[in-house]
Amino acid sequence: MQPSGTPALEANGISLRFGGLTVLNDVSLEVGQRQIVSLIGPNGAGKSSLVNCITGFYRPQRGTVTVFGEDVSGLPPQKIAKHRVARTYQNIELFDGMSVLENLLLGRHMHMSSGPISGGLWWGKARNEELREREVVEDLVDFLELESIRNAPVSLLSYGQRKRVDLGRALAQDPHILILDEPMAGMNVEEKEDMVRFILELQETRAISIVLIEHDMGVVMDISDRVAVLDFGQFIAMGSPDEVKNDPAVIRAYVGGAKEIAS
Ligand SMILES: Nc1ncnc2c1ncn2[C@@H]1O[C@H](COP(=O)(O)OP(=O)(O)OP(=O)(O)O)[C@@H](O)[C@H]1O
Repeated sequence: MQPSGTPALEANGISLRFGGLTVLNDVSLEVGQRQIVSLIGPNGAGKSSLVNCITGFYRPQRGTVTVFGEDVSGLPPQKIAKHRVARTYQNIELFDGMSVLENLLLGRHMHMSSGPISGGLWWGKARNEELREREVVEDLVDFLELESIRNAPVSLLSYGQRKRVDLGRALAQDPHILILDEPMAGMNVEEKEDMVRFILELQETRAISIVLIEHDMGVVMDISDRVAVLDFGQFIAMGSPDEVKNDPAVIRAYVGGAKEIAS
């Protein structure tokens, strides 16, 4: 049960250094329930690092992270995932030799109390659990329209298809908060349109709160409730897509990086 009114996710005062390099400097981010909050900024601004701090992959020197009001600061990634926070990765993290279905089942296994080994035994509690997990995964196959490639080895799929399976792997964890690190990178227009449709459906029908790192400004400005702009490890703007698009500091950061903000 998600406590109403509490933000889905709060990062407060996060500072991260690697040796002499300050990657994040006193960064705070709030994601309301069922919001899509996009994290944008030039290459190297610190977007993935912030996500790594939120999900426990990096340990910031300062700052706290709460998930639906619960302090998860300093917990390792598996423990944060148990708070129903799932993510996709910039470099897709799938098991290449396995089929789409097997990859989704593996993503699901972290929820099985009997664990993957006993889950493989076809009797008793483990068997019932396995059957239930398969139903959840079948639902994901339908939702993400993976039917025609369900048994295909992931290694044979196109890049766009692999991105979609990676989203499925994250969704198999039944998240309340989903963090998407460049889910549309390398996709063609049609694949991007599908991905946008899935993201909006996740927000609307599955009540998932979403953090989106994405370089396609057209998509970001179209689907975000709020946009947060990082530059050199600090937020330089935060607000509605319209507010951010017209912010002089944002325009400067992007023009400086030889990029344009789509209207
Ligand atoms: N593990 C690490 N060790 C040392 N430096 C790191 C590490 N992770 C990130 N950095 C540095 O932190 C800075 C921010 O990197 P980060 O990947 O977070 O940026 P980004 O905004 O996600 O960039 P991009 O859009 O290119 O993915 C970079 O200078 C990067 O080299």
